[in-house]
Amino acid sequence: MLELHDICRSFGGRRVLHDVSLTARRGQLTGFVGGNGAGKTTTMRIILGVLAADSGTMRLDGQELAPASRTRFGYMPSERGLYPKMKLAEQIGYLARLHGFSRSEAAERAESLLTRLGLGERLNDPLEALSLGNQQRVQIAAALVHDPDVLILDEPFSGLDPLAVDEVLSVLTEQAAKGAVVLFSSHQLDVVERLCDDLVIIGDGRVMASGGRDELRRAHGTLRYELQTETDAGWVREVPGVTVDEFAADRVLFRSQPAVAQAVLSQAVGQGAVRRFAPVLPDLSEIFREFTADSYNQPAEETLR
Ligand SMILES: Nc1ncnc2c1ncn2[C@@H]1O[C@H](COP(=O)(O)OP(=O)(O)OP(=O)(O)O)[C@@H](O)[C@H]1O
Repeated sequence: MLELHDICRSFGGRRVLHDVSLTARRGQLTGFVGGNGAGKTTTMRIILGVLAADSGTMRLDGQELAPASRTRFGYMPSERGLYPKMKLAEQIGYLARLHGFSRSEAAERAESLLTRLGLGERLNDPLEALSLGNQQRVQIAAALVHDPDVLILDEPFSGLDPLAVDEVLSVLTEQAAKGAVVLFSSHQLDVVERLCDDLVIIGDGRVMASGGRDELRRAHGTLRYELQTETDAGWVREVPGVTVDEFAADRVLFRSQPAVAQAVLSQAVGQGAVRRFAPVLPDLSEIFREFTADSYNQPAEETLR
């Protein structure tokens, strides 16, 4: 388990991280979400040791994070930095060699990883000949080449098509299943919602909420109720204490206190067959907006892309 406690960091007297605490468990995918400038990259660089924290502590499996434990870290930075003219297999093989693999192991690893990531046909192409999305897959291969124990990825899914998202996801899930910590940042909330077990929401340098995806959905945002009936359900709009968000004759999505929702259900049962009645948890984008509402009012470069 990777733990950060009260990490603070300032640049030129401006504090950009305020007591950031988070936990990323082994075997899980942990999503790190926040608007532009929220502090994700800075936090990740501090985890990697590329940047120092002004204060706070970091632990890996209960032990203070020491430089030696970072040799098994894999990092995909937001600024992609591979060699444009080098062939893919050579490039990833070269990185594997730097991590101590023998020549044949390195070549084998490069080929199998790139093939897993959908680039089996491109092994001998130079990086620069690939589309940006495919170059990104190569970056992911570079982060994974030494079978990392802690994997930190800055926006690994941006610019990937849905098929590539699934391929990358399966590789990351496999790494987590081996017991690795996998922490990645993303602006794509639909992707994060689908992929992550755990989430950390950061806004303006502060952790706003964290925990399991469903736990967060239960604890934040607005609970709605969905009612589907055999007859017209227009009467629901007239019930005191009910706000209807969506209406389509026999289907209503509404907000209310739980007791009012129960009363709606009783009335619906009295009127005819109820086909469906269920609470609908908020989606992640709603929760995210709740926590980052302030950042929408900030200058353009600081808001959600
Ligand atoms: N080297 C630096 N010098 C000065 N300010 C910096 C530096 N690095 C980051 N910052 C500031 O720290 C804040 C957090 O930036 P960071 O890159 O961590 O955000 P982020 O959440 O990764 O954003 P994005 O989603 O846009 O990549 C921003 O206000 C940024 O301008």
